[in-house]
Amino acid sequence: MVAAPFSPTSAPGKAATLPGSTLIPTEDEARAALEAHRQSIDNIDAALIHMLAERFRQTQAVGELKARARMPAADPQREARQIARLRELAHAARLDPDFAEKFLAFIIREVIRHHDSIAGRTPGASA
Ligand SMILES: C=C(O[C@@H]1C=C(C(=O)O)C=C[C@H]1O)C(=O)O
Repeated sequence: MVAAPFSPTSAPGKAATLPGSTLIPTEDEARAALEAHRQSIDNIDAALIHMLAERFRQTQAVGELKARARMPAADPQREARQIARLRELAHAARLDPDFAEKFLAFIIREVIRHHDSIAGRTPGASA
């Protein structure tokens, strides 16, 4: 059986399965397992922050370049290619592709807001 893609937005109340074991853990076992998961989650969150900081450093430089070259903040064709690529990567990684697309759109919206601000434009105003 193939597991369904992990969806961080799946509805609450859905049947939960314990990966690896169907045995009910003792309270101590549950606490130890929870702590181990949380240590890993904290490491992943730290990596995400470092990766986002690095991405925004690059997009800041792109924004400055675009402002000097009088280029528009947004590049919808580039975004369409990124969405297609990330959806494929998400599918292969068994992450919900809709979530991956929404996450990328959220980041790009913020980047474009920065680019508009660097160029002295009001977000939403035509270039
Ligand atoms: C960073 C750029 O500017 C914008 C932001 C993008 C992004 O954050 O990935 C992608 C395309 C553009 O809409 C770019 O053109 O590469």
